[in-house]
Amino acid sequence: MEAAAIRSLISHLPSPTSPKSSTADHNLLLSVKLPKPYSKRRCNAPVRVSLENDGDKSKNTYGAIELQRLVDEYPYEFNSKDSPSLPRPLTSTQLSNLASEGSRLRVAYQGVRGAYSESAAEKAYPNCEAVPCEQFDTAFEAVERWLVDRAVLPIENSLGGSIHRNYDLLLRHSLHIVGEVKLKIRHCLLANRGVKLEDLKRVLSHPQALAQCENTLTRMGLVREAVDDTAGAAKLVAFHKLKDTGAVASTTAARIYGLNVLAQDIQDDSDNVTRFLMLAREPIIPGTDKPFKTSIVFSLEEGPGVLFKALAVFAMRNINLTKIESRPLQKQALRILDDSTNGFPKYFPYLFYVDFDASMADQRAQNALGHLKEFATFLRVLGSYLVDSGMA
Ligand SMILES: O=C(O)C(=O)Cc1ccccc1
Repeated sequence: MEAAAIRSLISHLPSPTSPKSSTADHNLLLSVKLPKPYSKRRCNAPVRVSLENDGDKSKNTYGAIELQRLVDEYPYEFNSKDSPSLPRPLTSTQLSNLASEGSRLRVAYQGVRGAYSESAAEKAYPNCEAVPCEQFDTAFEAVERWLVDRAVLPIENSLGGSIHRNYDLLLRHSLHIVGEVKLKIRHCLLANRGVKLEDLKRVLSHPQALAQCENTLTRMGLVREAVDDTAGAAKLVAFHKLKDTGAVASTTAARIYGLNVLAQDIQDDSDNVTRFLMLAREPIIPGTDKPFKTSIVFSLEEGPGVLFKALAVFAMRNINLTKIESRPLQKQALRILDDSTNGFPKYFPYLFYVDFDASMADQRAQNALGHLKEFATFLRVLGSYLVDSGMA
């Protein structure tokens, strides 16, 4: 999508989930790197698209055509009773059809081409148009402002555990979880051609990747430096033709940025799996025909046994919990505005994120959450989605 097209879209499309919407439209400046093939010239100057709307609609001469094209391409049903620009919630069947029909969903991810998140996007939505973003907030905002259809978010890793910052993002934004993908992560040590292992002094990568290769990198005596994403590290090493610095990234990143693979499978445990979440503006309508999982977040009054009582609502209905994560109070993350607060912020001491093995279409899940709601001080369903049981 070209800059002018993005500009015209942003000036015409509503952003119903963004509380900042109309007044902030002209102030918004997203930095979106376009997903075009890598070239040396582009490496130094990632394409930045200013999404400022200067308010002069007459300048968007093909805005209406762009909007029409977006509507034509939009794979969702439209309900004549509703506003024509509001899609119905996606069903899980529609979601799987999207993949098989090869519709070009636009999926935002944090990082540059060759990042693991890009692979996760492609695994979830084959044939999608993966859109690299500088930061997670940019990816979320791109969905909220209808520039893309989905965002992909790494949430936990089998070696490193939960990615806490990303849990906080789930709450700060109002996107819905519509899918999950588990990806086997195989890290490599990459370097420029002609550079040998003994030439290297330091290594760059995403903090999670560095942590996952901790033992190997220590054994190699390499100083670690964190950057935004694994592929970004590879790109930096390649672009600056660094001789004493390597990158921890995938073989895909090695191929894209023309680096040599000095060592393969350098993660400390061969079973290194990262779970990614797929996020959308609308929830999917869950089914009961296939294995579904539901993610919720809630808070409780303080007191003895309250967490026990909360978890018992699932146990007594024979609902299996697959994950529980607690997060401390963070004013920014926990300034929750929902219908029940009438627009006034509420603050909670702790939040509990729970994943359980049941669909919201399952009466047991409805009953469990109805029960939890009786004593929880806050409860939000983040999404019900198909379980990813395959690994790739
Ligand atoms: O940096 C990347 O490539 C990412 O997508 C984040 C990440 C880092 C390490 C393991 C899995 C995902």
